[in-house]
Amino acid sequence: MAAPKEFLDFVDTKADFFIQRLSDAVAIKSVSGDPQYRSKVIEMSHWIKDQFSAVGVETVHRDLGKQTVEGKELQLPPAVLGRLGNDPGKKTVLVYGHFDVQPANRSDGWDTEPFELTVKENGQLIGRGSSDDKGPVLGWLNILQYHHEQKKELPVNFRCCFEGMEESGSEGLDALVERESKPGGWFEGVDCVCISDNYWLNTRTPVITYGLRGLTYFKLIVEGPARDLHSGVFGRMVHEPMTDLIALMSKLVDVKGNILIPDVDNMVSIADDKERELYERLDYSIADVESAIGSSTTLSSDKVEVAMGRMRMPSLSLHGIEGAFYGTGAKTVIPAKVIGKFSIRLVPPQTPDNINPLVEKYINEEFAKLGSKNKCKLEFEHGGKPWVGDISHWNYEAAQRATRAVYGKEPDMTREGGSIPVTLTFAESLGVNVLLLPMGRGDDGAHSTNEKLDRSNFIEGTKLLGTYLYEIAAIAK
Ligand SMILES: C[C@H](N)C(=O)N[C@@H](Cc1c[nH]cn1)C(=O)O
Ligand SMILES: [Zn+2]
Ligand SMILES: [Zn+2]
Repeated sequence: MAAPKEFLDFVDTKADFFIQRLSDAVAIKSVSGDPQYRSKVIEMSHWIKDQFSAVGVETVHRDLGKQTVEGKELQLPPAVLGRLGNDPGKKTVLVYGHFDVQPANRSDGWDTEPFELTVKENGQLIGRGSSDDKGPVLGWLNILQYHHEQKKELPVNFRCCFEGMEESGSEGLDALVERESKPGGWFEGVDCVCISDNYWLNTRTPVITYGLRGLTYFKLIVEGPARDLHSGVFGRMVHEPMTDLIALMSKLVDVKGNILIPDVDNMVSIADDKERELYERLDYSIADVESAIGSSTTLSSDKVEVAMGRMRMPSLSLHGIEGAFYGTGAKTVIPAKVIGKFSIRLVPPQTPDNINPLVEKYINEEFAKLGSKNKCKLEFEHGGKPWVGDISHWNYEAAQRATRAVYGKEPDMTREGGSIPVTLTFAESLGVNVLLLPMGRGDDGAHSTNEKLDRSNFIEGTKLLGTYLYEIAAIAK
């Protein structure tokens, strides 16, 4: 069953209204990783709840409890659950998304204010969260608005789960999903799950995603002196925390991307020719990567190696050092305490449970080799398991049909390099098929400066998600 023409026309007609609503969403600084913005994430959860209620969805807030940050208790933003329709003759589709965003400051290198949606003449909608993940969440809202205003029945029973902590480890969400998946819970009767929270490989070809990497995120704390020191007075007299930390961090990964922690890389099987062929067939080139990153610095010139690096291999990235001098000028300080941040993206069979002990053992051994009198501590920050879905399911068939109908193209089937920790929990707790149907392009710059969503991806992406619901209904008949 194709989506009705009136729905597709409605989306085109309302495009400017939808963009204004995205602008309102972007303006709420819902940065989950920074305690000073917690009230904004909570405000965003109210905004989302109100918006979905206004288009006829029964919504509730679910309290996720508190988290402890640097010894202080902090309220977690409530999850927003919604439902519309309970027709036993229809499939029940659960959609998940998140309304929190990564941090963003103009001084990071943004050309415009990150929390003011800038609409460029070339159609780019620039602002933090435009692509990850406020745009896609609002895509679902746009679809519901059509059905509500035009008094049309949805082709499926709709359930939604939106959270405000995805960018910070989805605290509290696994337990909620497990509870709500039980008989009598909000997700009872769900037949499949759809998540729109990742990206195409390039700027041309839509994708359907059947895998996500997991994640394990660490803080490596090295401290010594009771206070910051003058390097002219104490240099070459004391063990310097930053020197120790740099020595340790330099032993985690080499410049070719190989993970140096024993047994981490070799836990993963080597791809055979048949599997390499899958990556060969993708509409993906080194030029696509270069244009997305704005440089010619890929680890290999072999497209298959580069694609597998993102999709089926683990990676270790060094993110930053808290406590280090980083400002302008030339401060001659010896920082007393520094915290290195790094994470590992995981692929099956890796999980935080089997990887974290390897990391801990290695760090302890390497620190002992330094012979430093400083103190060193490794803290696990947050993590999630990898996930791979079953592409032979009707859920994928519906998404493929919808992609052909809206974009006139065969989608690429991809595994995503990023992580959405709750995905595996949905798959396991509900025992249903899960897929990812992204809206944004590979050059959207999620987590980066000048994040954008193209107007055409927002509008055609709304049509895609709506058409997908109609295709599910058609398959179910
Ligand atoms: C793929 C998704 N849009 C995303 O960006 N997920 C984040 C999740 C995360 C975990 N820690 C911090 N953020 C990601 O993959 O980094
Ligand atoms: Zn993200
Ligand atoms: Zn996201």
